[in-house]
Amino acid sequence: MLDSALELVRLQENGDLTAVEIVEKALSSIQDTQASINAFTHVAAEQAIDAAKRVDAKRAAGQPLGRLAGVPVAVKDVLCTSDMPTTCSSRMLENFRPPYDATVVSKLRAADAVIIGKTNMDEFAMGASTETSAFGVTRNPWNTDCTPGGSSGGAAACVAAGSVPLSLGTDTGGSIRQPAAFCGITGMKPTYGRVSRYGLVAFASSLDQVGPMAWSVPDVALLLEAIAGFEPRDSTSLNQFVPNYSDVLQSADLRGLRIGVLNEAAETAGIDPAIIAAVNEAAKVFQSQGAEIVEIQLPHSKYWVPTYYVIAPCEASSNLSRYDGAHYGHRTDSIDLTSEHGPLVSAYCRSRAEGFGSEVKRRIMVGTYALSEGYADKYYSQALKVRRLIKGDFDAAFGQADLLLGPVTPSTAFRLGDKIEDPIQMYLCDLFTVGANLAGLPAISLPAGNDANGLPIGIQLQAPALEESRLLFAANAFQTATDHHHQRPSH
Ligand SMILES: NC(=O)C[C@H](N)C(=O)O
Repeated sequence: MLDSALELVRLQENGDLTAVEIVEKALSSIQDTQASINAFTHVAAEQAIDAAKRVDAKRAAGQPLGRLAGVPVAVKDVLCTSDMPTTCSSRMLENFRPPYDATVVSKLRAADAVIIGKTNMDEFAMGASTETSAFGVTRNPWNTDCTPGGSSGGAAACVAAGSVPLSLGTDTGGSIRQPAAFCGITGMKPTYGRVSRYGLVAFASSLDQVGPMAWSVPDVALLLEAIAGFEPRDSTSLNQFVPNYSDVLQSADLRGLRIGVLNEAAETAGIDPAIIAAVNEAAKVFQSQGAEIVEIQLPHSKYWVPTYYVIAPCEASSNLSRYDGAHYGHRTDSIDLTSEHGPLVSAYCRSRAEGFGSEVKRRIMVGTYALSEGYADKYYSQALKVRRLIKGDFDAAFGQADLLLGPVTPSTAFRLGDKIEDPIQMYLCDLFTVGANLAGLPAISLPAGNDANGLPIGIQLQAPALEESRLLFAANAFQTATDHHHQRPSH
């Protein structure tokens, strides 16, 4: 089992394992689990072995090595890779090979990580179960009848299955934190702008953010260090100092830290009582480490989901207009030359009708409607105003607390098929996660126990913008006092 990136680095430094041996183990684990879990859309076996050989050769020659030397990393298939396909799990991009690497991918390569392949996801990151992928569902390693969550379901499942210690996901409305919670791993959405979006295929540009997934906080910190930082080619990238996140993980003394517990969560109808219990348990753990627990209210939290599901589809409808079969993406074979709109419009319409799945089409239609003349003020502009109020709630809350504690999800992993026919039910999976995206804040999902069926429960910590260090410090303290992140699925 390839559990810990830091451990793999140490084993290589001590001469106990080579990078090639590690990558061979990762590839054989993927081979064993791909049929049952389907975490990957593409496995780059040859390139990975070559990259590992280069690491071993550098080490043998005494050359300096990056901090992720010889560590296999899986990358969500929404990030551009010059030597592998980038499909966004959509027929639309089935044959797309980007001419360049996303900045985060270049940074992984510069850190001597070994990119093992691309992971399955909801089509264009739209969904919460990885069931909208055009390339088959991904299954949860804890129970293969259940979803791993989404949209970064493959990225979470390949870590939970023990194939790789690290993966990169993206989070627009919870897509890192919710699958991390469902798969019993640790996943972090950094501050909007902390990690470059250059080479991330855009879904909702004001919300999208790349982030690390791993079993435990020290590995998440290590991966965040490798990918964070200013990037002039992303106009929303923040030109801010990147701290050494691993440095804050030495102490578990939380004295002086105020943790706000979000009480609305406990009052929300339909939330699994086991999840509320896990949040309360976690509050006690933090308290035992010296933190002060305060009660917090975010008065506009009931508007998070409706606001997100106006803004995200609006941005998606604009971003996805580029896939017309001419500029980008799948092109139809059956242009209607006699169409009353002419052959060009027919080519656009048919290419898009064939290339996109139904959830993507639904969002494009919703977004186009909400942006259309006569409705934009009522929906889009209104949603932007509410977004401001939501941000204001967080600002006020962070006057009273240093971090916020709450659930990640209203339920643990649900059965495949249970929600896919009911978009509203699927959208409600994002009840507790979209706030951080709307406000641009960093947030982390941590394993916090299991429900009666043995499925993992996640808790969430949220911090003010750019306070990833504070988030990781408290998250690591939690993991020094608990062993939930050491639980493994028994497959
Ligand atoms: N992309 C995300 O962060 C997932 C969210 N459930 C959505 O469908 O938009």
